[in-house]
Amino acid sequence: MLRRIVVKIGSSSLTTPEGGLNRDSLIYFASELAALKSADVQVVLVTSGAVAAGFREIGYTERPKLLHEKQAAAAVGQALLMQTYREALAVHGVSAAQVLLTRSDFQNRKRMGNASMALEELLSRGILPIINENDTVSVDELKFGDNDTLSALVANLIKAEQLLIITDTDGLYTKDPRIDPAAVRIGRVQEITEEIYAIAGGAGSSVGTGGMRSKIDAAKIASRGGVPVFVGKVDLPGELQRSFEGIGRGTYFETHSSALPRKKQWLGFLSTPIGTLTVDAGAEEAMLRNGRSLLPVGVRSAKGHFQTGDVVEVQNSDGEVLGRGIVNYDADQLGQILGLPSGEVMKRLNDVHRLEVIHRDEWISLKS
Ligand SMILES: Nc1ncnc2c1ncn2[C@@H]1O[C@H](COP(=O)(O)OP(=O)(O)O)[C@@H](O)[C@H]1O
Ligand SMILES: N[C@@H](CCC(=O)OP(=O)(O)O)C(=O)O
Repeated sequence: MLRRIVVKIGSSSLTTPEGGLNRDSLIYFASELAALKSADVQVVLVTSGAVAAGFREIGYTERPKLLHEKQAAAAVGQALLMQTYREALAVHGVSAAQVLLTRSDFQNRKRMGNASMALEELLSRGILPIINENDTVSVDELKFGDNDTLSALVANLIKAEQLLIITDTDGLYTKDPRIDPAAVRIGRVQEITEEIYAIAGGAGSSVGTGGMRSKIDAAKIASRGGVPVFVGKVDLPGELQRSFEGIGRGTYFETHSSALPRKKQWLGFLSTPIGTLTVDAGAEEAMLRNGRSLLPVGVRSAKGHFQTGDVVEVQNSDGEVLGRGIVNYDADQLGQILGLPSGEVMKRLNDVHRLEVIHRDEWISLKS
């Protein structure tokens, strides 16, 4: 079977701080991507840079901040990006396709299925899909904003072997290296803990968004979906392949999970929770360690006006988020049976269609 990866390249690696494309950089990445393809690796590219590439040409002096300005800049820059990639890849005999996606495409399972089919078809025909967020139609509340999360969702969607996030820094440091020159690089991360989040700061350049924090978010989504992640710098000949092989300049995030079914991916990373349930220590143990469903006896309190079938977040009594699931009761019903053993629940409510508050098949743990 062919190997398969997703490569994400950030604005900071493709554009100049003053605005505009760094053509040499695109030419370099095109040859690196083509080399991987000729080594029988199927590659999907997630590229940023549309806003950064386009803003100067339409008269802004710096990267725009307002939504309609970003939309306009992206409309110009995206065309420029694709034109340059296609020309640079054609030199190596590689044909490229443009795929623009939004967060709502991932929230809608039918559209997600369509995107998946289109990507599979492109890959089977040897085409290099080049994905970016569809910035001109995305509204702020629903935007990915940076492409790190988008690349992780794509990596899970196509069941990639690895996600490589290429940026202007050679990995995750103990502190933002632009601020603290004494910071030390972390070569390997086995588990994304609160400490890892705490050391990751925002964007360093004037063109990038999200910084290391959004890369950690992405690494969490991908590794939860069974895809290991590399975050680092790639600018030498053959370095993309070396990074894929485990000897790159950057940080490797390991995975301990197997591929995540699409429904759980949606539940964990794309759904909008309508309420919050607080559970006791016994329920936490049963759900996280023993893979059990959540029963009314373990629920201490419930917040929010949720209905049966809505997504709720589950936390422990310290307020730590444990995961998300689809709730089988509406808020009023659940309020009547909090903490009750199952036999009591049956007596209290006459139309219990499912005893579990959250069934284990409709639950995803988000605790690392
Ligand atoms: N702990 C950290 N280690 C490494 N880089 C960090 C850290 N915290 C913040 N950063 C910043 O993250 C930046 C990369 O993110 P970003 O500017 O969004 O790049 P891109 O455009 O590639 O997505 C780096 O330039 C760096 O200044
Ligand atoms: N979709 C946007 C991505 C914006 C952005 O800056 O992303 P990134 O460089 O990945 O942090 C664009 O193409 O400009």
